[in-house]
Amino acid sequence: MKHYEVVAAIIIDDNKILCVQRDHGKYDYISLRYEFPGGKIESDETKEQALKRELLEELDLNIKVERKFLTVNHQYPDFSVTMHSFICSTLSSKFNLKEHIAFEWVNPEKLSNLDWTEADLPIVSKLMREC
Ligand SMILES: Nc1nc2c([nH]c(=O)n2[C@H]2C[C@H](O)[C@@H](COP(=O)(O)OP(=O)(O)OP(=O)(O)O)O2)c(=O)[nH]1
Repeated sequence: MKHYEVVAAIIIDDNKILCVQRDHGKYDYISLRYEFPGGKIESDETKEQALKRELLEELDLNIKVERKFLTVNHQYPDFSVTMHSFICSTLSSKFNLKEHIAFEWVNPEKLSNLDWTEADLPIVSKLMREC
């Protein structure tokens, strides 16, 4: 089974967190779910480099990686992921949705109202406890 190393950015601005919605895709169980922007780490890059590259590719957004938050291992029916999440900030709140179909800035206490990818649930719970 395929395994992916993934990075995800928890972008906090004015005590709200940027949540983005995936498009329809090959796998029903992640299609249209909310996630944190990010993606797969390429072989020649660090986690921080991967995160900055993905945010530019997906959102045209320059981010500052502040600190590690939580690493989650999750097995989906067709592949598994190790997802490293990081608290990030940004100087500009302007971005363009290039791959996702919607976004929301959400107060930490309301994060559980969104329909998240399963791998994100431990991150969402920790954010709701700590933010
Ligand atoms: N970016 C991101 N990916 C997540 C999250 N939760 C989760 O299960 N994933 C999974 C979905 C994908 O299978 C994988 C990330 O791959 P992706 O397809 O978004 O990455 P990518 O931008 O490198 O895409 P591609 O080049 O392979 O098309 O991790 C999350 O919060 N953020």
